[in-house]
Amino acid sequence: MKIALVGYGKMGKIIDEIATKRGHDVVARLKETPTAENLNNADVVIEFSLPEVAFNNIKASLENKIPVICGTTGWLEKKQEIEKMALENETAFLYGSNFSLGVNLFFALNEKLADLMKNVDEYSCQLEEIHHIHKLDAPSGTAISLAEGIFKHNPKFDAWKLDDTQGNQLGIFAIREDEVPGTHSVFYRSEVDEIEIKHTAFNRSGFALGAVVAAEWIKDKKGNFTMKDVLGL
Ligand SMILES: NC(=O)C1=CN([C@@H]2O[C@H](COP(=O)(O)OP(=O)(O)OC[C@H]3O[C@@H](n4cnc5c(N)ncnc54)[C@H](OP(=O)(O)O)[C@@H]3O)[C@@H](O)[C@H]2O)C=CC1
Ligand SMILES: O=C(O)C1=N[C@H](C(=O)O)C[C@H](O)C1
Repeated sequence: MKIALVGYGKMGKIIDEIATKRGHDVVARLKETPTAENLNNADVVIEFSLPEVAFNNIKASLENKIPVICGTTGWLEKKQEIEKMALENETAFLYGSNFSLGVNLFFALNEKLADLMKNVDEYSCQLEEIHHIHKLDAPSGTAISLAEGIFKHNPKFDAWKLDDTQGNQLGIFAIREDEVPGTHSVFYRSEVDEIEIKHTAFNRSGFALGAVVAAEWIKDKKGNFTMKDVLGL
């Protein structure tokens, strides 16, 4: 399969290695807006760039009728517009806040625990994410997905708030530390104890492999998808 990498930083470079090992042909490595020319007849775009450029990159790729796997976080207020474009251009779009198999299992575990805790008033809930100091957005896309998983099951919350839990707003504490690839925890605290579930990424390989697996899966599909569709979770 011919893959165009849009964004060629920490993630783009690891995806390049993994895609090549899996027998794919990386036909573009872009640090600029995609065009019909520089996409070089790619079958699929994998987009890991910056929050402020992701929307334009995805739009340009979809307008060229190329399916897009997007891992860039911090631009989601315009996701619905993109989903409409994927349908209008009869191609496909998949956004994942986190492509690793472990985190996608963790999302499912988080929802099960949220359902179990929804009527237990003794416990307060909060989230924590720890990432490297270069990360531009806070909270992380993964922490926002975890919060949304909790909203689905626990009617006490319907919004998130950075660094503080207040009323119906679930607190997400965002910590920036050294070169941490990505650590996410969900806490339920009572006066006498604490329940914690935690996912720790040791490096970026899990994210990159998941993105390539998603690209393999989406190649001839049309519509809007998530990693749940890819992994059958
Ligand atoms: N969903 C997931 O599983 C994961 C998501 N992420 C997210 O992916 C994104 C990228 O992360 P990461 O690779 O670590 O970030 P980096 O900062 O390392 O890479 C971003 C790249 O985008 C390039 N860039 C700048 N402008 C454009 C443009 N207009 N079009 C295309 N590319 C451009 C930058 O170029 P230059 O070097 O010249 O600045 C750089 O190479 C972030 O939003 C991060 O949160 C990260 C890991 C996992
Ligand atoms: O910026 C990162 O590095 C990461 N970003 C994603 C996020 O915002 O959740 C995924 C992963 O945690 C690494």
